[in-house]
Amino acid sequence: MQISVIGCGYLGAVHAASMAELGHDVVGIDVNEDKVALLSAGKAPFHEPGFEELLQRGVASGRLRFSTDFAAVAGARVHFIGVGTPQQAGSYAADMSQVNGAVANLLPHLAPTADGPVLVVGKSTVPVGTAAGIADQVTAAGGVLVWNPEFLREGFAVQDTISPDRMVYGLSPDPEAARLGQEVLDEVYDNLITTQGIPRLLTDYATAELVKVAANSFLATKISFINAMAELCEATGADVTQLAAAIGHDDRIGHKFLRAGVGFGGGCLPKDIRAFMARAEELGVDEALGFLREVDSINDRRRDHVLTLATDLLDGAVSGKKVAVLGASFKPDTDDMRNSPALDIAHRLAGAGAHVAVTDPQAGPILAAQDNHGLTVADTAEDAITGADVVLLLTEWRQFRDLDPAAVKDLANRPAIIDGRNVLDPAQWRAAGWTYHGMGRP
Ligand SMILES: NC(=O)c1ccc[n+]([C@@H]2O[C@H](COP(=O)([O-])OP(=O)(O)OC[C@H]3O[C@@H](n4cnc5c(N)ncnc54)[C@H](O)[C@@H]3O)[C@@H](O)[C@H]2O)c1
Ligand SMILES: O=c1ccn([C@@H]2O[C@H](COP(=O)(O)OP(=O)(O)O[C@H]3O[C@H](CO)[C@@H](O)[C@H](O)[C@H]3O)[C@@H](O)[C@H]2O)c(=O)[nH]1
Repeated sequence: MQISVIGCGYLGAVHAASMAELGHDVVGIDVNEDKVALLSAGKAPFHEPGFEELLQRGVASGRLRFSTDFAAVAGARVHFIGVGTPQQAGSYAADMSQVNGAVANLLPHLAPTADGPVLVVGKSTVPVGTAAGIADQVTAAGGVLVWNPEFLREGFAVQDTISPDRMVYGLSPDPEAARLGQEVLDEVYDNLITTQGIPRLLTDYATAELVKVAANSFLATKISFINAMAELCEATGADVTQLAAAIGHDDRIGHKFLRAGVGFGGGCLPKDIRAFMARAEELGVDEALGFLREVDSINDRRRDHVLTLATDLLDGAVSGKKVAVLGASFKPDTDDMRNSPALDIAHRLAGAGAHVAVTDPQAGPILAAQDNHGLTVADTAEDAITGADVVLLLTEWRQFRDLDPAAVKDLANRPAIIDGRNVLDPAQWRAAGWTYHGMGRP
């Protein structure tokens, strides 16, 4: 099937390459010329395991191409919308300008084809109520809208796109449009449905939009819950890693997403819970999401906590001290630094006058090439640690987890480490002569 994907960022580029892998004929559209040039040359514009191979296979097969020219979408039976919905400056609400722009550009291409109507499929994360508004425009232009939220995780984006846990189809209130929408999208995802048997849930637009933000709110809540427990552990000398392991044995709670640390970041959880709160306020039901304000505050406090710990380890004065920050991306296996706790903490320490050396295997070179607000970017953890008065491990890359405490001890000016992700063995680091501080651990 001929498919277009509008927006070739972390979601859209992976979606486009995955659709080509499934045998479709795909064009990816983006307004960013550099990104389109890289993608067209089979080069991934961001680090995502397995993506570049998939991209190259697609481009080589002739089934995957990219363009900045919207005219290239002509002839496609299905148009996926995967543009960004970042937090608005100065507000919690989502900035919908990319989505509105993409829809406006698609409208001239929605006249029915000989095979039937053209589908617009929304994948971006949007405030509840958005799809209904877009559906009016799409229907007037002769097309059919389905809202099909995306649940991929960065670092696992390829696997999550080709083999998701579930698919959600938010369908039109018009039964015929709903039938056609489902039929055509089933054809696109035939491999996932027929071969893999992935559950597909049929629902209305509002429920589909809410499923996405509800899922991210639940995940954010789990993380802030365990981080709140870390605060209690810090006040009592208890160990949050043991607490998480013990409560996780209850199947109703589970072990996943209970890793206490410096909290959640990235281009999704932080802005999605905020946009959800902003939307609830517009709907007059802000009290229902009052708990998300707390989830957000607990998350912010984790970053403050690390700054306090670091300041204490530096005898109360940060200015002029050397700090090594291990990690700049918001989590390992990605170069994405959007709302990264590691980068935020690094910037705040530099702002307080510390000499901060940051290192990150994938985000490091990107950071070095941009205005990094006074941070030094080191090539390796060893380089960053050299001469440091305190070391902060803030993104749990394998390279940092595997550091040998004995081998790096003499590089530091003072052997003190804050393990912001609880991934090091405290006994091993202390035995090697380090002062070790975990998150919510004695
Ligand atoms: N990144 C993820 O892991 C993930 C997972 C699930 C859902 N989402 C959601 O998917 C959406 C996209 O997220 P992302 O992380 O890929 O964002 P992104 O910023 O990486 O990508 C958005 C892309 O859209 C392009 N763009 C902007 N306006 C355009 C237009 N009018 N026409 C064509 N292209 C345009 C931008 O240049 C950019 O390349 C967001 O709503 C996000 O919440 C993201
Ligand atoms: O126990 C945990 C788990 C995660 N994190 C942090 O939480 C953030 C988000 O992690 P993760 O959810 O793995 O990353 P994303 O790639 O942002 O994926 C989330 O956001 C996407 C965009 O909406 C959704 O599609 C995914 O399902 C959802 O997991 C990161 O900073 C992690 O370090 C913790 O602190 N503790």
